[in-house]
Amino acid sequence: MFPWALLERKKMNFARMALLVDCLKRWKSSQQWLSRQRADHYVEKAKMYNYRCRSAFKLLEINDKTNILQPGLTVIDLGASPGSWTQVAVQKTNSDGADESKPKGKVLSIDKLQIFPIEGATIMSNLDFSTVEAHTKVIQLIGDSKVDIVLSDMAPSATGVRELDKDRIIGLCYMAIRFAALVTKVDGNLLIKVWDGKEVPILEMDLERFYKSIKILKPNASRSDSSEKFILARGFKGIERPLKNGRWG
Ligand SMILES: C[S@@+](CC[C@H](N)C(=O)[O-])C[C@H]1O[C@@H](n2cnc3c(N)ncnc32)[C@H](O)[C@@H]1O
Repeated sequence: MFPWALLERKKMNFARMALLVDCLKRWKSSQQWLSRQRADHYVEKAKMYNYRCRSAFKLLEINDKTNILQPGLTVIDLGASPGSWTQVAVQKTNSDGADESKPKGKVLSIDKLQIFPIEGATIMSNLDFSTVEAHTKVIQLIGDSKVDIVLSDMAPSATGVRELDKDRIIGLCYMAIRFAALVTKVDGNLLIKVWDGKEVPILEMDLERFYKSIKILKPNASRSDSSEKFILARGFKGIERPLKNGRWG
């Protein structure tokens, strides 16, 4: 087989060997990913229902239990690429297109990667949400009106160093929380993705200062071997002191 044939070469130096080992690891994990995808019925279901990826079913399941997406609501979707949460948000905030008399919702989607257009959503592609530029652009777009719900499925690209990756997703969570505090209506909601770890209870405690109720959710569509969980914070209390540059105090 191709990688082992390369191993036979006698004059391979250490750097080449390291490169080869790295390639092998990547090849093995891509094979595992492919076979997992093939065995995953949510992947098939996503194709069947024309969703861009299986993540759609996580949001659909959360929404079935909590009813957070309703016709007429304004939604911000952070980390939206390829766009399946946006597709669900557009459907649900426009009553699945079934009832024309119901108010139309607004969905604004952001990702540092490309998001191909989705009818009914305002798309902001190639925009890194950790930059001031991104926050300014979104705030300009929503104007004086506030939003009903902020969704964040943002996740950093995994480095393979578990603790580092967890720290990075927690960083993204706090960024989403700070931003949500700026743009959410009183009584609005926030749904964020986390990777389970010792920081999660602290995150929950911080959220309790700003929201009336906090719930941890693990939808069936979220792989059982993944540490991914979602925190739903409901009933934004508002902030008495205005934020300065997105920071408290
Ligand atoms: C799990 S995917 C989101 C899937 C999406 N919810 C869907 O249903 O199609 C996580 C996304 O977070 C995005 N992301 C991570 N860090 C980001 C950042 N700083 N700014 C914007 N997007 C970011 C990644 O580019 C990636 O597309």
